Order: sequence, then structure tokens, then C-alpha cells
Amino acid sequence: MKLEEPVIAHPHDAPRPWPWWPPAKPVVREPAGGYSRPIDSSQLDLAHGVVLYLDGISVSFDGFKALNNLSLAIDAGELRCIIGPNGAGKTTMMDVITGKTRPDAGTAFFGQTIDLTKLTEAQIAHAGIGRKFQKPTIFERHTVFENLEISMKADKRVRKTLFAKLSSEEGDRIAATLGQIRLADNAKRVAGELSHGQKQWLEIGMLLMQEPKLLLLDEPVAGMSDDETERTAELFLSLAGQHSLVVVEHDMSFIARIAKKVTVLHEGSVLAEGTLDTVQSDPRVIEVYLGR
Ligand SMILES: Nc1ncnc2c1ncn2[C@@H]1O[C@H](COP(=O)(O)OP(=O)(O)OP(=O)(O)O)[C@@H](O)[C@H]1O
Repeated sequence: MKLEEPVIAHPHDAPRPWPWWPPAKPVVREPAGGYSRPIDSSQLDLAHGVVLYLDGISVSFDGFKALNNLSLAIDAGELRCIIGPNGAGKTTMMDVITGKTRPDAGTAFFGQTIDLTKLTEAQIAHAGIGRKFQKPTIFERHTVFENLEISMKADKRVRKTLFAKLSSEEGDRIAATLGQIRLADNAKRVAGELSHGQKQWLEIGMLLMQEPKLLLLDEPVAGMSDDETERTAELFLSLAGQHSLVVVEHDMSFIARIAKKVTVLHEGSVLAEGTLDTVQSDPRVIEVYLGR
């Protein structure tokens, strides 16, 4: 069976890299020594409990500072919500973390040792950072099960097609993910028939099959029904702990449902950080964002 190209639901959405297909062999270049070595998520050093560390990041577009000395740290296992008005720099921050945009200044570390500014997008994905764009990107003509199977992190020399036999461990992993994303009853359905919310969960499941350490989720509940939004909240709360999550979202009732710590971005910098109550009562936040 020949694999189809992933369907990009909206042409304006940038296709995210599909690092598992074809297989990538990431190599990190050390700035000082100039040597290279393979890198994957097993090398992630969480000794200090910090999974992501941004320090003094600036990004300019034609002289306009989209990110302005942005500093942020995400703890391992944390579920961090990022809010901020349109143009605050949320997407640009995600682009820097995933290697799509190189910062003009500043450092971005994944764990203690992995310098994200030195890696390509595919290498960063392979190192354990998964990104979900707003619109679902799935294989519409394949079944839900097959979508997860295709996404599985496995030895690509062995697993080249869907004909390759699944080991019982692989089958168990797919079953566990189907349960996690609440699509066990839809495993045999063609993905294109799913509701918008189910497609979003399937794509999250596809990311989970890659065993990411850090998940970046951009407006995950946009367009979802109330019931789907609530189920997504439950999913994210269940993922926190085993994964670190960074959720960018404008839907404040969803934020209120999942938030532990909230970061407010404004004009490319952190304006406020803390519990949702703390940031919502911060006069600067009310001024620039919530009070508008
Ligand atoms: N490639 C680019 N070229 C020029 N300007 C850009 C580019 N990408 C982003 N910008 C500008 O940088 C600023 C930050 O944009 P960004 O998309 O990061 O904000 P955001 O917080 O994600 O906004 P939104 O909530 O609307 O998605 C905006 O003023 C935007 O117009």
C-alpha cells in the first residue's frame, strides 16, 4: 500500500514536518568542537527539572520586534498556558522552539544540553518536541488505527509500509493511545469521516505515538463543540505529568478549566505569569489584554 500525502485541511496552514517519514537521522552540531552526534529524546537531560528554557530571545521582521528579550522556563511535566492579544508573539515563540524561525538573539534549550537554535525542524521533532497546528493534519483516507500506526516511532528500516507486521507491544501502544484520545470505538473508521474535534484528537494521538517529551498545542479547541472542548481539557490534564505541554489558546473558559500556571505575552515579552486569578487581576494585563 502506498502512503498518501498528509491532507492539509487549510491551504494557509503550514504543513508541519513529518519526521518519521522518510526517516531522518538527526545530528547536532556542537558550536565549539564542530563534531556531530545523533540526538534523540533519550538524551534529554531533565536533571534540573526544566524541559524548556528560553532566555533573552529576540526576533525581528523588517525591524519590527515580534519577540523582544523573551525569557521563559517550562518545568518537566508542566501544563503551561500561554495567552496574549493578537500579535503578542505566541506563534513566533512556537516557531523559535521548533526551529522554524531562528532568533536574532538569545538562547533556547531543551533540557540542560540540547541547544534548539543549532537544530533543524526535523531534528527538533526527533529530539522530542511535537507541535500541533490549529487545523488538523491527518491522513484522511486512512483509518484512525492506520494513522496512529503510520505515526509510530519505530525502526524505519523495518517498518516501511503498512504491510509490516505489528509487534504485540506496538499493537498495545496503539490501543492505549486510542483509549487516551477516546477514539477506541472509531479505530476502523476512515479518518476523513471524523468530526472536527475527533480529528484534532487523532492528530494529538499521532503526536503521542512519537513519544514527545514536550507538546506545543496551538489553539487546540478552536472550532470545537462544548462537549469536545471539555473532553480535550480532560485529555490535556491526563497528559500533564508524563508530558510537558505548552498550550496557546484564546478561549478563556478552556484556559480556566486546565490552567495551573499562565504566561501572558505582550509585544514579544512576558507581561505577567502566575495562576489565572493572579494574571487576571494584574492591572497591566487588564490594561493591555483582558480589559480591551
Ligand atoms: N514572517 C513575518 N513577517 C513579518 N511580520 C511577522 C511575521 N510573523 C509574524 N509577524 C508579526 O509579528 C507579530 C507577532 O506575530 P505572532 O503571529 O507571533 O503573534 P500571535 O501572538 O501568535 O498572534 P495571534 O494570536 O493573532 O495568532 C505580529 O505583529 C505579526 O504581524
